[in-house]
Amino acid sequence: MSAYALLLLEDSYLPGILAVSSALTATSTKFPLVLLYSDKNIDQNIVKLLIASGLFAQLINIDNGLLPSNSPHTLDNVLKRPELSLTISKINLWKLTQFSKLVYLDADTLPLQNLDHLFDLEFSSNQIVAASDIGWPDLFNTGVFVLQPNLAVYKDLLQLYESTESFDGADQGLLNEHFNPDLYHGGVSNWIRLPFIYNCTLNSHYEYFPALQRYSHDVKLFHFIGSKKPWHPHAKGLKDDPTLFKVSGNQNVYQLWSQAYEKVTIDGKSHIDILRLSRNLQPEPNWESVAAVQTPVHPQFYYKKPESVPDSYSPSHGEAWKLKDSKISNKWDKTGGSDDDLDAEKLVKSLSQLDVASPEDTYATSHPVFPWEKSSHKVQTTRSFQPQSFFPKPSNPFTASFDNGSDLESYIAKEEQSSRPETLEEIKQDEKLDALESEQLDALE
Ligand SMILES: O=c1ccn([C@@H]2O[C@H](COP(=O)(O)OP(=O)(O)O[C@H]3O[C@H](CO)[C@@H](O)[C@H](O)[C@H]3O)[C@@H](O)[C@H]2O)c(=O)[nH]1
Ligand SMILES: [Mn+2]
Repeated sequence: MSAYALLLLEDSYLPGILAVSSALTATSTKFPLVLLYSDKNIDQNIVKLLIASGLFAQLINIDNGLLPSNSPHTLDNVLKRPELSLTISKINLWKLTQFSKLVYLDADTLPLQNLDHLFDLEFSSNQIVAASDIGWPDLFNTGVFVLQPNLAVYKDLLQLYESTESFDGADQGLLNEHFNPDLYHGGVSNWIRLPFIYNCTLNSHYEYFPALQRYSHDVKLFHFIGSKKPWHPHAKGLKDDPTLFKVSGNQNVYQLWSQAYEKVTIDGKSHIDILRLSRNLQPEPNWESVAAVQTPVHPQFYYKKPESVPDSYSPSHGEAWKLKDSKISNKWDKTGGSDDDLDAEKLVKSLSQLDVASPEDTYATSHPVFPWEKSSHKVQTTRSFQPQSFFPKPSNPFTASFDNGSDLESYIAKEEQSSRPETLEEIKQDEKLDALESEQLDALE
């Protein structure tokens, strides 16, 4: 028997596992799916959900075979992917001798066409079938490969793991070292090369667009390599990004991924529930209990359930990174400033064209404060202080005009009049609300 094999080592890759499984099912595969997972690291509710999904013929717990990186320093500082600390556990695939062949797929892959013919390939158990890595094409990428489980090969891989350091700190370094020994120095390669269309690695810093354009309809599988995955918040924007290449049906790869993911429905759980369960989104607060504890009287006045799901916190950005507010600083402030700052010269020019207050209305200070007041600019000072009246005169261009030109005093009086309660009923209601508000403020203190 042969099967497709997936790997789940940590909760946050759950959306990926579900999307790959859904996409594979959509290719009408005849082969079963098995999932290698870590019972120790995966939430029990997720394990239940995976069983309930009916997507997998078997869930195989590899807790006894978990292998932490044999070069964590390289993983953290050279590959810079500390989250891959357990991926060497992929070598457990060679232990599954109940299967004659396995097609292994990373959780961040998206099969687009049927791949079943990969099981027909002839090769020996000490060989591996895989496509080139985009970053170093003489090495293979370990997100997609075909293998024959074999205990002798497993022992050799384990021995290499225990005796050396993987050159990338993870499984790709170890597997290339084993199947590509002595690369560039005449060593025998046990790597059988698959065309790139079986593992089209996108989402890296380099994409060869002309080829993508030419061969996009032949691509059998996309692989979202790198630390940003299609289930992360950043991908929401990419789905509608008009600059991204359209792959099939006028859709880009992020749209295709979402379609596969959104097809999955398990136990009535929505895809948002799944993002929450896998800790890609914050859990939803219990709004009733929040309201009951803090606002016993009118919770609806103070708490409103958000209409959209908040993005998860991204440590690489500040909390307000999506706000459109522009940063403004003054050019004459010698400690700050940028190209976008107010242009003092231009300001001076436009001020000089204004019909400013007459000299008798103006009480000018004796020394300049603003740049346009400096003698070199030859502009009359426009700041005025009028001790006899608080309100600026209408002749002053900086005077605010209230309610059809009326002055501030009559504007306030009119406002007070219109907001004054008219009936005894309304006055009582106002007093009641005031009392409730101060009661709640007291309770919060
Ligand atoms: O927290 C984790 C991390 C990884 N995985 C599994 O391990 C795979 C590999 O991680 P991934 O983030 O997909 O790595 P890539 O960005 O694809 O990085 C490259 O480098 C890795 C380390 O060598 C290889 O495992 C990959 O196949 C290779 O494409 C995932 O797909 C999952 O199946 C988890 O389940 N949980
Ligand atoms: Mn991957």
